[in-house]
Amino acid sequence: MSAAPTTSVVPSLDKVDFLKLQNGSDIRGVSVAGVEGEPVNLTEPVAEAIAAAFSGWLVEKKKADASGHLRVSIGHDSRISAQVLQDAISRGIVSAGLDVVQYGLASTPAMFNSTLTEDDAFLCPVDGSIMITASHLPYNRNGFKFFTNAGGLGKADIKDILERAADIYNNFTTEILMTSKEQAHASIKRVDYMSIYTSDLVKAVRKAAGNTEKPLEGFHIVVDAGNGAGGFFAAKVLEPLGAVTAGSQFLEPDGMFPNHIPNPEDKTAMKAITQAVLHNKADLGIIFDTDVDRSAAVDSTGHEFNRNRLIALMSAIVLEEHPGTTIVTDSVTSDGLTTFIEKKLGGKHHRFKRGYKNVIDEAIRLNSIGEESHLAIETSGHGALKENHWLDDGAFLMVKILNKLASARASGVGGGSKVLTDLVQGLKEPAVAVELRLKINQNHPELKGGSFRDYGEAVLKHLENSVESDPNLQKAPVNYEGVRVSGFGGWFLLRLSLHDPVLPLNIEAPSKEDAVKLGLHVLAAVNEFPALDTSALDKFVQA
Ligand SMILES: O=P(O)(O)OC[C@H]1O[C@H](O)[C@H](O)[C@@H](O)[C@@H]1O
Repeated sequence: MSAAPTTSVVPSLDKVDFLKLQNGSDIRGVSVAGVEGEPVNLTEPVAEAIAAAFSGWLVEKKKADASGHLRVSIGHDSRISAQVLQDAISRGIVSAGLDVVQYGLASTPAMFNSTLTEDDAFLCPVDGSIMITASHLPYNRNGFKFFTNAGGLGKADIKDILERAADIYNNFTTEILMTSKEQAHASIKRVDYMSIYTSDLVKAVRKAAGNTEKPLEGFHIVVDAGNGAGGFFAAKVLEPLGAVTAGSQFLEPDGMFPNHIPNPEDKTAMKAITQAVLHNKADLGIIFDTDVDRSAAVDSTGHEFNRNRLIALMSAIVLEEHPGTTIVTDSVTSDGLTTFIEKKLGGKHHRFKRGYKNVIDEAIRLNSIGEESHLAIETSGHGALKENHWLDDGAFLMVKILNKLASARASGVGGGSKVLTDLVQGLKEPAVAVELRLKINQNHPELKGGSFRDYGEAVLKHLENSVESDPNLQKAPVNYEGVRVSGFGGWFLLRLSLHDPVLPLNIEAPSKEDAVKLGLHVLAAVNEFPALDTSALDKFVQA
């Protein structure tokens, strides 16, 4: 396998469809050759053009104080194309007249933080920041996330930047690219920013534990970084706080991800951290995705704090601090979670749409119209707190959990992670919970030249109508995405994927039999749509 990033002496300037690189509020592409059917589209010149475009966008945004040089920080996760892309985007920024500060291996949330930190010695705050990451995607992909002190850039900004990048790229010549290579070195600085970021996390836990130096002394906590960027959490956060981290695994960055996909939504990944906890008889296990904006945990008995259980735990912690507050979540959360938040914790559950940016923006919107919300969190493990500038930071979520452990210890409560497990007591969990992803064949003649989105919407409309005539089923009274229906003691939600030509179907029910009844209803309704691949659902109802 030729798993090597493409570095070219004479850069190739093939035609590129820049808008295809947009993935919601991120940029994602293929940066490593060697996988069949996946040609490289995130080349060095493409990256350079995108960085130059971001720089132009930033200068416009900050025009009020653009008298001096604007500064942009760059960090990356463990991907094998990180260095090549870091150099390319540095050139793009320098050629636009801005300064570059490289952080090396970093987490996505740390990059946002660098726009807020006040510290001249570390050249902070920066005016803009770029993280090079493709989250949990395979090794041949990479991408960018952009930040200013107002937060992560949204969809419209990314589209704007890609349009500008296409223009810049079209004007590139080999000479321009060679000159930018020669000029870049002079204005690039390097800073160990992760040392500030991690010491802030350490300070937060110490403060919450009443300014104790080692509030986690006596706790054994194992970390699984999946060979992504999160390995720092063991040595730079947990150990200074006094925890033992022996048995932590896959802390070394390795962009081929040889052990498991760094993704708390991945079953193999969760099994790996669970086994590490049990094998080491640890009090707690912590797992991060590649760029550390998502996380999950495991208690000492091997029970996961993931998906609805992680949301329940975080809600319990946040609602102790802010009684009655609204918890904003994504659309695939369970009915049991709503009951738990509203009846047991006395909060309000606002089940919104899928997508971390959607839930965060919704929480900010609610606050702006006078509805107090302190937590926006997805089942994917993205979670953002108002107290942390609405930044989705997997490490900060874990800090909130550690605070709970430490403060319980400080007030004399023992029992390791039991204090956490007790907080989610009463959360009703379904016997069956599945997500089936039904693909829309975009080349099918049934689409009649229309988009997969239009086709997906038509499927949803048809399903919605079919529910109205079925006495066993009730449409959810409030719903922001897709078709959510209760029946047979459970529920289902069929919706359009945020990015893919896919209709994800979530079903939760008290038994397999009830889940199949819900599945059969969906199947009967969607069977009339030949461009929809229902094989996953067929298999589920037959098994
Ligand atoms: O709509 P889906 O295909 O299930 O994907 C939705 C997910 O996409 C990305 O992974 C985002 O980071 C998540 O915030 C979002 O929930």
